[in-house]
Amino acid sequence: MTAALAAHVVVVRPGFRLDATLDAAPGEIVAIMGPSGAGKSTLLATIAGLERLSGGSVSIGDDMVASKGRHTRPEKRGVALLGQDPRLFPHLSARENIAFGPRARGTDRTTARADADEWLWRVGLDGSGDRRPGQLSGGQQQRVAIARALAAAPRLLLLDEPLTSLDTETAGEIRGVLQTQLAAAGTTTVFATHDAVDAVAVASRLAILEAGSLTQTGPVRDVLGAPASRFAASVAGVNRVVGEAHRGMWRAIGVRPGVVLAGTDAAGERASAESADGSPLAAVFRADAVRLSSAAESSWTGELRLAESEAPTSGAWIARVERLEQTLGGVRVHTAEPPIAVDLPTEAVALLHLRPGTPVRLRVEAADVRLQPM
Ligand SMILES: Nc1ncnc2c1ncn2[C@@H]1O[C@H](COP(=O)(O)OP(=O)(O)OP(=O)(O)O)[C@@H](O)[C@H]1O
Repeated sequence: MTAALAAHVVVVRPGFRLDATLDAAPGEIVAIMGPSGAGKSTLLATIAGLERLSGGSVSIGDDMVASKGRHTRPEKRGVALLGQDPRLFPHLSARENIAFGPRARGTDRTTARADADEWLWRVGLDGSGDRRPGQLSGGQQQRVAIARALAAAPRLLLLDEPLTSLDTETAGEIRGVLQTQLAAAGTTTVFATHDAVDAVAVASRLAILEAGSLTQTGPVRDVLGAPASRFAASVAGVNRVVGEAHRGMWRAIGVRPGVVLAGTDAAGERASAESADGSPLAAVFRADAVRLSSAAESSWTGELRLAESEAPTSGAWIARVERLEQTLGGVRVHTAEPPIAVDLPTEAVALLHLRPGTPVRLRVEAADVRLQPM
């Protein structure tokens, strides 16, 4: 079967190079995640035809739409691109906006309008068909934009973080609409998102884009279950610390005097079983598996070290809080050297008086650590 999308996108700009190969089977939903500036928008805009390739090629279905010397105009590609901005036609009603694509393809006016009303119902805007974009809220406009994109029955739908400019509650509601409609429509979709929930809920594959290159691609569960980079680990809500195995003991690399995990316990056995001495191994553990407690200011020596009272196999160390970040369930506490994220309830953060600079004692049980060959 011909892939719905087969792209090798090379875009070169001063100080930035995107070189990514991406494909999608018919009806497949592929999520793309990456840090800010990684090139997600550039990748989607180039597939859509809004940016020109520096190299590579883009095929949509059986049509080569971009390659060296060839550039099919965006409106001729059968692609819909939906970004943060709904970009509705301001002079047309919601119904006319949705009916525009089908009308342009020759659907008769009555059918296109009836279908548009059906779409308005599907996205939760039943009865708002006569309103113009200026009479709708930002979230309602984005619902219309989703309906317009899907009603046009594109060969390929590109979503470029369509929920990021909305407040959390509205984004949550529209995420539900988008998930339901994407699942029902069966449209081949590439979905750039900052939220792993989108990938888990709708995508079959997840591609991680970092600094212009795809660093990991695979089934969503595989990527989140065995993240190959620190960014992928942060998306999965886990810590990933690079280290080495020595006689069944794992040690973080580049951190003095060293975070040591595991002795003769489960993780240690896995370390020695999975790799020879000296092989690099990443220790992966969930942010909510790390225990955090107070450490006296005097225990801070200026370099990360094992807590004095701990045996060197205990997986406990002293660190300093770097920053605090609010999450849906509480607070994520970030420490440095090695960068570790710890998820805590908000009240625990208040009780422990945590703030940037506070020394803390961290501990992770070997049983909560998975050692991944690198
Ligand atoms: N029109 C442009 N001209 C020149 N450079 C650009 C342009 N748009 C983006 N860039 C640069 O290209 C790189 C990739 O940007 P891009 O917007 O594709 O990243 P992104 O992954 O979508 O980021 P974000 O998540 O912040 O939207 C960045 O270094 C950015 O500064």
